[in-house]
Formats: sequence, structure tokens, C-alpha cells
Amino acid sequence: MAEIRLEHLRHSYMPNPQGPDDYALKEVDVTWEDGGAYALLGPSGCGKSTLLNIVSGLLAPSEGRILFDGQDVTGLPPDKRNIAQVFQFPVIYDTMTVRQNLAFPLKNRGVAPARIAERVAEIAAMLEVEDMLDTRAAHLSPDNKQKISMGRGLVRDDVNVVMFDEPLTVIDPHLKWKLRSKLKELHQRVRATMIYVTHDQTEALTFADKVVVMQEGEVVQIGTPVELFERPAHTFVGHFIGSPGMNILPGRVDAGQVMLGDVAVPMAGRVAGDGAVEIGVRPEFVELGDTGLPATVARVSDVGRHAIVEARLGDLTVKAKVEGTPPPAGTDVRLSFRPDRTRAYRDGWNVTEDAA
Ligand SMILES: Nc1ncnc2c1ncn2[C@@H]1O[C@H](COP(=O)(O)OP(=O)(O)OP(=O)(O)O)[C@@H](O)[C@H]1O
Repeated sequence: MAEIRLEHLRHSYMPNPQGPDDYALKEVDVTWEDGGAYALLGPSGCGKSTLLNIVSGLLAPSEGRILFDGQDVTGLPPDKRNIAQVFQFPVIYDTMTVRQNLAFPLKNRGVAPARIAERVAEIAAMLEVEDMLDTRAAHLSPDNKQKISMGRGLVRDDVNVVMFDEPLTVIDPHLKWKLRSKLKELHQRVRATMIYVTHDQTEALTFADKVVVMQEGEVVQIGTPVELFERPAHTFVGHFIGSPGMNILPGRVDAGQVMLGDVAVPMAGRVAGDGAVEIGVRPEFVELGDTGLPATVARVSDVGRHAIVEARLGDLTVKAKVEGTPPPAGTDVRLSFRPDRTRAYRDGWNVTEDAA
């Protein structure tokens, strides 16, 4: 397995790009460490497939370099990059048995039969598909087909990286969680460098040790699931990740003090510079109590163990995640924001120093 380094990657599908808007990838500088489990997360059109195709060699970047363990592979075709890929739809041979399908990538590379048998048995045990080894792939359910497809991606132990491109798209919702946790477990056992591309935050946060969040051709934050939750570097990360996402409220900085209307909002970290900002606080860190900003409960929705309370604060709506019995609509409440989890953003980017 290898460390994958992307250096100053930029890509435009246009022959003569003029400005940043003409680039599908504006500037990507990322290092994926050897053996890490990464997710590439972002909405449709943010550049995930473009980036994946550049790593796999299907697309040559307009600018920048791709290094595998320090070796420049930018000019190498896909078959020379030694990558395993698992796609949205299962790639297996229907006429072959599961065993033959799993063995295929190894047989193709001339691996000795005894080693093939050993490796197929290992992968089949990890995937819990031993009982179907002699079944013809045509007879498998769609999720089992995708499981075998994943097995084919994992069976070689000499690849630089295993890349998953929205691999759970065809899986029934009630089976998704099973395969999601299976993949996480597989990574822990195989310890290969894995990159998992998805627009689904649950998939990304379950699978990855580190998530690369993309928006409009840019990486806006690389962090652990906890970092993305507790310290969003960009308002996009705040509202894209979380359910519901972060509250983003218009504010301003006056002599170092962040103001929402004419009320000061305490923050643990210092905010540099005066002028307009956006105040970001996740619903989990908004408290309803006896002190703070006066607001009125407009709507309450129950989402299992907690409720989402939408409170009106003048023209603004603030969401709070409340444990226990929430106040009903129409109740006057006071809102306070946890100072160490409240941040100011300028042009989308966090401008609050971390106090901790
Ligand atoms: N072959 C192409 N020619 C021109 N523009 C393209 C091409 N492929 C992608 N684009 C554009 O590049 C941008 C990034 O697309 P890309 O497919 O990489 O995003 P994505 O995050 O993978 O989205 P999705 O999940 O929908 O595939 C989009 O604006 C898209 O329209």
C-alpha cells in the first residue's frame, strides 16, 4: 500500500480556462497516508469523480502532480498505477462462481494457485460469504453481488490504494448499514489505503478516519468526524454535515466583540478584525434556559431520542437539539450558545481562534 500525495492539482475541462470558475478542480493539495481510511465527501458536481479519475489515471490533470510513495505517477496510465476500484454497480462475471470471481484478479496477475486459494478463503471469511463460494454469481442478490465486487477490490494485497466510488448506491436502504460497518471492519483488518467517495455524510463518517470535504472544486476541510462536527472550518462543512446542519446567523464584530443584533455573543476564541461575519453554532450547542437571547418557539419536531426546536429570534430562525420534553410552540424561551462551540466566519471561513 502507498501514501498518495496530490500536489497543487487543478483541472479544467475547457481548452482555455479563464478564471477559477472554469476549473472543476480549483486547487487540491492532499496527502492520504499509507493505510488510512479516507472519505471524499461533497454534493453532486463538487469534483469528486474528477479527482478520483485523476488519481486512477483516467484523466490527466491540467496542472499538478500525483505521487505514490513519493514517485511521480502523473504520466502513468491506469493499468500501471496498481489501483483496485469498486464502482457504484457490481463488476462481476455472472457466469463464474463467487470463488472464481474472487480469484480472478489474482489469477490474472499470475499468482500461484495455493496463494490464490488462501487469499480467497481469507476474503470470503471477512465478507462472510463462505457459504456462497460455489454459487454462480448470476444467482446472487444485488447486495451480495456488490459484496463480491468489494471482495474483488480487496483480494490483491499488492495494490497502492483501493478506491470505492459510491459503492452502496444499489444496496437496499435496510442493508446499507450492514455493508457500511462491514467495510469499516475490513479496513481495520486489511489496513490498506482506502478512499471512499460519497455524497452521503453517514457513509463518510462511518467509514473514514479522516474525511476530505469538497465544495465547488475545492477541499474545504480535512478532518476526523469529530473535528468536522466540533470545529467546522467553513460554513459549508457546518451545514452539509450534521442533521440538521449548523445555524448560520448574520452578525458583526465590534471592537473584538461578536454581536447578533445588539446582543453580544460570547465565544471562547478571539475573533480578529471588525465588520460583518456569520455566526455559526450547531443545534447541539444551542441551549434553552432562563438567560440569553429572547426567542419564541415556532415549531417542534420529534426525531427519536431528542427534539428539534425551531425558535424565532426576530427575523431569524435558530434550531436547537433538545433532550427530554421540549417546550411547545408559542413558548417564550431564552437561547444561549456554548462559547467554545460557537464561531465567527468571514467569506465562509472560520475566523475564530481556537481557545482550547
Ligand atoms: N467530461 C466532462 N466535461 C465537462 N465538464 C465535466 C465533465 N465531467 C464533469 N464535468 C463538470 O465538472 C464538475 C465536477 O464534476 P464531477 O463529476 O467531478 O463532480 P462529482 O462531485 O463527482 O458529482 P457527481 O456525484 O454528480 O458525479 C461539474 O461542474 C461537472 O459538470
